[in-house]
Amino acid sequence: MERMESMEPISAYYTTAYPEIQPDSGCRSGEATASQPRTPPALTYDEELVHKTILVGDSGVGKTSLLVQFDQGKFIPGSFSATNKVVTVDGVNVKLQIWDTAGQERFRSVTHAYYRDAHALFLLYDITSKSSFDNIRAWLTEIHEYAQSHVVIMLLGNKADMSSDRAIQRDEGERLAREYSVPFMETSAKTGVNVELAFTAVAKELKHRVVQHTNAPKFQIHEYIEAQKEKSGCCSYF
Ligand SMILES: Nc1nc2c(ncn2[C@@H]2O[C@H](COP(=O)(O)OP(=O)(O)OP(=O)(O)O)[C@@H](O)[C@H]2O)c(=O)[nH]1
Repeated sequence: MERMESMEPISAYYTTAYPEIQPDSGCRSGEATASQPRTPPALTYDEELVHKTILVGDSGVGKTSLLVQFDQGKFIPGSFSATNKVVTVDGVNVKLQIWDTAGQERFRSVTHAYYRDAHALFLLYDITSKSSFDNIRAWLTEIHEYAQSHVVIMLLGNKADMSSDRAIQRDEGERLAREYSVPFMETSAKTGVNVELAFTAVAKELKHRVVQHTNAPKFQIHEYIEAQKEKSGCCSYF
């Protein structure tokens, strides 16, 4: 398969009806606008929904490797493109259509076109590369300009296995994430640490935005991530 720079628009690949996700609701496209009352959240989750999910970040931060690790459970240096994955959360199947993007500047304008339809974005930097971390603000500015305002964003500090070459401390990543109110974790596409957790947490958030039972407490992605990290003892790897 080819990378996103030469792919057809996402809509050409998927015919499944897909809601435009509104914060805290399960509105379908066209059901609610600023001037119309918002449709109440659905009570059951429609497993046919496909959530467009995109990996972005500077060239070389490990986007392709992360996707391969999640898709195949392996670290395979090389090229990849897009994949469909089903993540089971709370007993329901959440379908993710995950797109890799090219980090090089020359493909940036193509990436912009894909932001608009995205329901979730993984924004990666490389913990051994200060420039990739410094560029996160520029990526976030771009995301806010081109993506839907309610897109789910997760910040990932990748290559966490390379602690001896670390240029960015974990608390710097945490601070930046707090500043932008986005969830954060460090991952390793090489060892697989936190890769599945990152995708599961986003799948859970997407599902909860579609289905919200009136009296149920709102899903807190930050709390979920912290609880799972503790359970897995993830951070001792770093
Ligand atoms: N040690 C280590 N190396 C990694 C990790 N993730 C990626 N790499 C290596 O980093 C290099 C770049 O990885 P890619 O997955 O191609 O990065 P990318 O973000 O897709 O790069 P572009 O396609 O240029 O946008 C490769 O040599 C990978 O093997 C990781 O978690 N740990």
